[in-house]
Amino acid sequence: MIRFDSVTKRYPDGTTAVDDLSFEVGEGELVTLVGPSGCGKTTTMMMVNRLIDPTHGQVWVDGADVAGVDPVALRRRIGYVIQQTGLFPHRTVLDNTATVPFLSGWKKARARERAAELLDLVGLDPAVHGSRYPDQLSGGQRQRVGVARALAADPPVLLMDEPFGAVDPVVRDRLQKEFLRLQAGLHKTVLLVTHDIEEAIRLGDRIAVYGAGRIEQYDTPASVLGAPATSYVAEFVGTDRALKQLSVTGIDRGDLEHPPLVRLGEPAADAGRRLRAEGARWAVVLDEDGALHGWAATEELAGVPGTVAGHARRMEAWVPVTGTLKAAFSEMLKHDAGWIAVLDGHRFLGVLTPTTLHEALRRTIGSDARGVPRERAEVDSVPTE
Ligand SMILES: Nc1ncnc2c1ncn2[C@@H]1O[C@H](COP(=O)(O)OP(=O)(O)OP(=O)(O)O)[C@@H](O)[C@H]1O
Repeated sequence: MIRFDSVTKRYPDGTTAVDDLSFEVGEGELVTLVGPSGCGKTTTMMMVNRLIDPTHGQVWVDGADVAGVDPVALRRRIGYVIQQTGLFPHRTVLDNTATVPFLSGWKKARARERAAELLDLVGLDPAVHGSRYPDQLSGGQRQRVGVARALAADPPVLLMDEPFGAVDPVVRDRLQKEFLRLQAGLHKTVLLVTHDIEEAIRLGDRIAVYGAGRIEQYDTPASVLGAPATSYVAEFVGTDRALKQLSVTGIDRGDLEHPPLVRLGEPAADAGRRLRAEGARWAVVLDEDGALHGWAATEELAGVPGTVAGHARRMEAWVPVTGTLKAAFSEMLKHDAGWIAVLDGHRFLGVLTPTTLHEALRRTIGSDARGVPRERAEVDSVPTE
């Protein structure tokens, strides 16, 4: 969808901001450009919508060299979100959001209707916020309007330059989550500039790690963390890359342990005898449909009347098999549990323990790093009672 072909940008004062850059962003892909200040990220992005023209090389969008496309027409097909939102202070939030449809000649009523839908989509109530002016919103709300406005003409491509940079960490976290959810439904082709490696990892399907004017590594978050291509990248992603890896590494069925299982309706004494014979101190308890109920201690089952149901304890610490190691680890901490169940829908698959989590993490560092689709990452998994 977007392709850079040996692109160099040299500014008139001789600064080479981007040096012989080649990379491609697939349709529906979210690529984050990350690197220290001044390494050429913004210059790269601005060459996509022709706010800057390359000195050498070509930038292609949807099969066309942008050098031959009228910049105004090009920009209507490319949403642009910047940190300072660039909202018009004297226009209402609704009219700010409707800017591009207005410019594209839509009837006012239809453009406003569309703007209201988009405000709703980004979590703002058009009836409450639509008639306000930008300075009557919080920073986070202004960022949302910026995103809504960029989406207004339903562009296939979105450019986002530090879109969540101007808000505090709590709001940023929420906006990032909301944006991932939105993107999971919209599948825009997105280039997002950030200097924050955590943000790049969290949002990107792929990450381009910039050194001065060049991409040092272009790969999935799991691979950038698991196998940094150069010592520069290793240093940039940080010494705690193993911890960051937790949030991008999926649970592997091969990592699960399989403790003994007993059924709720089974006679307790039988279950106790069986577990003792196996040398097991406890067992996972499933209900009659094979869904997780909890656990039971061998010594509390052995020799007692009734069924397992009378002696089982509830256990709510679980994650879906589609979750991440981070989700698994945080559930374990939240429940202060020594193990958590891994479920496929309602079906019990096995458990993760601190030891198996550690092994899973070690496996991903340096070798077969495998990612988890963005929209699946960090799903809240434990239902409240
Ligand atoms: N108009 C200009 N004239 C001369 N040099 C420029 C111009 N714009 C940018 N530069 C230089 O080009 C280099 C790359 O700038 P760019 O804004 O692309 O970096 P960046 O990675 O986006 O940085 P930041 O994270 O600080 O925004 C820098 O050295 C910058 O000083």
